[in-house]
Amino acid sequence: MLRQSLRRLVADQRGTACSQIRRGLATVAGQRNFVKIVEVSPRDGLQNEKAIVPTETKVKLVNWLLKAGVSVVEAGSFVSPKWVPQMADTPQVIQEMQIKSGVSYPVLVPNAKGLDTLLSILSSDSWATRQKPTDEIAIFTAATESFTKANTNCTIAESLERLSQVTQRARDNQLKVRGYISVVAGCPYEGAVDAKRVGQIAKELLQMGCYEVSLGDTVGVATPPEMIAVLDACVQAGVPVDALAAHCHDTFGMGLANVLTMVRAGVRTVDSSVGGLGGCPYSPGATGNIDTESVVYALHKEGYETGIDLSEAARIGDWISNAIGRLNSSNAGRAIIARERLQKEKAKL
Ligand SMILES: CC(C)(COP(=O)([O-])OP(=O)([O-])OC[C@H]1O[C@@H](n2cnc3c(N)ncnc32)[C@H](O)[C@@H]1OP(=O)([O-])[O-])[C@@H](O)C(=O)NCCC(=O)NCCSC(=O)C[C@@](C)(O)CC(=O)[O-]
Repeated sequence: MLRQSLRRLVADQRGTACSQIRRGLATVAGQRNFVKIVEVSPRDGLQNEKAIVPTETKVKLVNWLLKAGVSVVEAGSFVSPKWVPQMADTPQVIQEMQIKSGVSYPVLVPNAKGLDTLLSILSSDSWATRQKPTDEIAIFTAATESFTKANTNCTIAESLERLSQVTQRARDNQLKVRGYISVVAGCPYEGAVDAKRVGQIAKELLQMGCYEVSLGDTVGVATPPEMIAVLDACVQAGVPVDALAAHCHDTFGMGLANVLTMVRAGVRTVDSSVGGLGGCPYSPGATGNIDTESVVYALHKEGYETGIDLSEAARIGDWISNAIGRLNSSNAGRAIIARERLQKEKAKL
């Protein structure tokens, strides 16, 4: 039933249902059932908070996420503190957080200056006898000129040129590079976005050396058919489904539907944030990322594995929401916390 409706959904997209997406559908019940969760709360989740979150809270967040079984934690960003003051302490965070073998800790890098700062930290003698805090950066561009200008003060072409140099140097220094494209299905300044343009940019990011491209519905306006159209355009441009990730914000409550649709279509990497924290400073009105708790709950129910302890994720989401004075916006998280409280009360009787 599910597979039938997905097939219909994909086929509806301009009649261009592609073989890679169909292959993704064929795996729904089976073999490739591990979905990698990229936990973005320490960066995307916190970057938009007006009050500066103490460094120790950020470090505790990363460390607790490790205990929950997360294998990729976006630890912060090396962007201009004039643009995003909340991320100014990323150098401290990555030097104080626990480093667990097998876990990746990508950090956002927008330009040569950000990479210089990261490389100087990584070249410190203090790592001579222990594992370096990260072996991965994330670079970012966008599918519209207005958003690229607002977010990184340049045109798309200039941003790709700049990022190509950053990528080359990062790889020369044994750093893996993940790419982001923002506003793939709707822009706060320009409205509708051409999916083909997203496909071309995704291809350019792969060609410059990114191992993965995360498709960002930054504004949280996309619906499942629109995300499938973006996926389809990327595949048509020559980008394998395996190299794509879904990064969905939940502004219109479509985040989980979008993520599940992308996973059912073959995508195996999903970005999410405990407590549904998040928002982009240059996407007015956009709310947080889709919450990790709902994503993990739904994926586990559908038979996928994530390696994440759902109860632990719910506790972290609840704690960090309280710690920064926000309501916990994860429905699944709140439900799990309430259930656990009830069980504890029952046990006392
Ligand atoms: C790209 C720039 C730097 C251009 O900004 P600019 O103003 O054009 O840069 P500039 O080169 O003219 O430098 C201006 C000042 O910033 C400093 N500077 C310059 N670069 C750095 C750096 N790396 N680290 C520290 N300082 C830096 C530089 O030294 C200078 O300082 P001054 O001389 O005036 O004292 C700026 O636009 C920027 O930092 N943008 C980042 C904005 C950002 O972080 N946005 C959120 C992340 S993206 C996102 O959330 C979307 C995503 C990824 O989640 C996916 C999705 O949901 O869509």
